[in-house]
Amino acid sequence: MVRILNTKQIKALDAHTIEHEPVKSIDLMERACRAFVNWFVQRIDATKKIGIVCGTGNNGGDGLGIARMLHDWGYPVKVWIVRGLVPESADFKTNLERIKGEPEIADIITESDKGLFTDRDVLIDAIFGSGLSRPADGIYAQAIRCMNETDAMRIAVDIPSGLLADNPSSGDIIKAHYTVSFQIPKLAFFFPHSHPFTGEWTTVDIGLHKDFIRQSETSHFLVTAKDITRIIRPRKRFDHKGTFGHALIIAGGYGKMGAALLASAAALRSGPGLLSVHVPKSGYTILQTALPEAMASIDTHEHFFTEAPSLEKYSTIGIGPGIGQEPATVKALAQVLANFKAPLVIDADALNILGVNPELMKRIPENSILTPHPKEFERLAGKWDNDFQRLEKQKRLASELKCVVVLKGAYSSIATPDGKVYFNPTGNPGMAKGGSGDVLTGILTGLLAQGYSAEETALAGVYLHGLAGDIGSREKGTFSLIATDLVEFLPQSFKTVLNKF
Ligand SMILES: NC(=O)C1=CN([C@@H]2O[C@H](COP(=O)(O)OP(=O)(O)OC[C@H]3O[C@@H](n4cnc5c(N)ncnc54)[C@H](O)[C@@H]3O)[C@@H](O)[C@H]2O)[C@@H](O)CC1
Ligand SMILES: Nc1ncnc2c1ncn2[C@@H]1O[C@H](COP(=O)(O)OP(=O)(O)O)[C@@H](O)[C@H]1O
Ligand SMILES: [K+]
Repeated sequence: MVRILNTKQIKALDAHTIEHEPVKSIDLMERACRAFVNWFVQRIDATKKIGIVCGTGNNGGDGLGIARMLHDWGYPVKVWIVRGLVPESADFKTNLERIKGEPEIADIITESDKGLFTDRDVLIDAIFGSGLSRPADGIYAQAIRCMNETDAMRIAVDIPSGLLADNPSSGDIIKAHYTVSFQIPKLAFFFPHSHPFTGEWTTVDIGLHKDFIRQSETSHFLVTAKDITRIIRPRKRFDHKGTFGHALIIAGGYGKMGAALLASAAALRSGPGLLSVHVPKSGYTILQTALPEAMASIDTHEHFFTEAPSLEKYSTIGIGPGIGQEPATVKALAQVLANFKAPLVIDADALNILGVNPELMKRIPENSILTPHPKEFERLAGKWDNDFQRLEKQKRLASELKCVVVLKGAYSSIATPDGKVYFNPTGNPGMAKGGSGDVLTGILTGLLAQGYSAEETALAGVYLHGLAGDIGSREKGTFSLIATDLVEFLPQSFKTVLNKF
């Protein structure tokens, strides 16, 4: 689990490392510069003309150190220093002295200094780092705009200048193609509206104290492969189908029987002992033909879900994909929520029904998993002004319902009833297609049936689903990947995670 710390904590972490390693502040900066340069030289050809735009705080100090190192590597480097009101930090001064005439340095001192960087192939942004406390304005905003106007590849040091790590941002912000961040990912990196500024981001290790990181209080985490390997239990010699639970999927409707098939196929590939699928009458032949391993439970209605079967024998239920929102379906969902006391997985139309029938929300069993995409989430929780507010709403919903709320998208976030949020790293835009969510519902239902907790199920299920998408898109490409492929690559996804140790 990677702990996502706020800027105050990162500052304290820097200070702790300086005091207890001990290491001089300037030497820690040198380490940060070296880590950046190490990333850089592996990707950028030494013939490219590099421009480094520095502020006068420590982020600018990094920029100067990076300039010296890239010059030593043989890159043609030019440095600009944005001279606004920020006082020169001690380490900035030291790194300025260390440059000794080469590479060439120019000061940007007035807002009329425009069109400065046009001959550069690559621009490194070291104006502001995690010290930014308000929107960039004046000469800083001007320098940011100037950088954004060029055709150069832009690479941000630690965080794009102008982007706040822990709060919504406004004003001019560097539009980086890449962000190389020091050790700790910033919360803003996980949000859709930050992406045009961070571009592709990565973290580089600069040896900040691991114990201090471990002890820092946070409710935000980034999931790693190791976490999932720890969750998934290998099956034992004498295990039998009774060990792994009986899952029920309630899904599908006339014209949307595919949703039931996708969810059910994914559930079957996720390991429950038994799977039953409740579909309208018109789905009977389709289901029995497509998925011989699944048992059919048939609704009395030809075309949609109107009546839950007897539920006692099921360990869990996954409900929602393709069920529609007919009044009889609303009643049938209410009946399921009234009669089933164990955690279930609620998705798609079941969420939409809850959105317009909020009184049903109170009936959701504790530790259930809700899997809205942003539109479904808006129907449940209302509109938001920015991504940070959306996250707060997600946390609140999880805590009020005492459920796990999975908000789907890039870096799907998983909010738990006790206030934690896990961001998932797997998945790709190839999965932005109808049916991908149905597959996730199936995986989660299959895992929950086997006795994994709601939190374990959500962490593992979301990770494995995204990983299946990543493995699948390597073979099929992001344009051609379809939801069926996610099911096809699910076995490889499980195998990858199980073979980690
Ligand atoms: N020992 C350390 O603290 C390390 C720091 N490092 C670098 O230091 C950066 C943080 O440096 P600083 O704390 O000096 O801060 P920055 O260099 O990000 O910003 C400089 C100063 O600008 C001022 N400021 C904030 N917002 C402003 C605005 N909108 N307009 C004008 N001025 C504004 C603040 O007083 C801030 O301290 C990190 O992002 C990282 O790049 C790295 O060298 C690693 C080690
Ligand atoms: N750009 C992306 N990066 C990572 N995962 C994505 C991306 N786009 C979509 N996904 C994943 O694909 C799934 C889409 O689900 P959903 O929107 O419910 O689709 P549907 O309802 O059509 O099945 C989610 O799990 C989501 O996280
Ligand atoms: K920066």
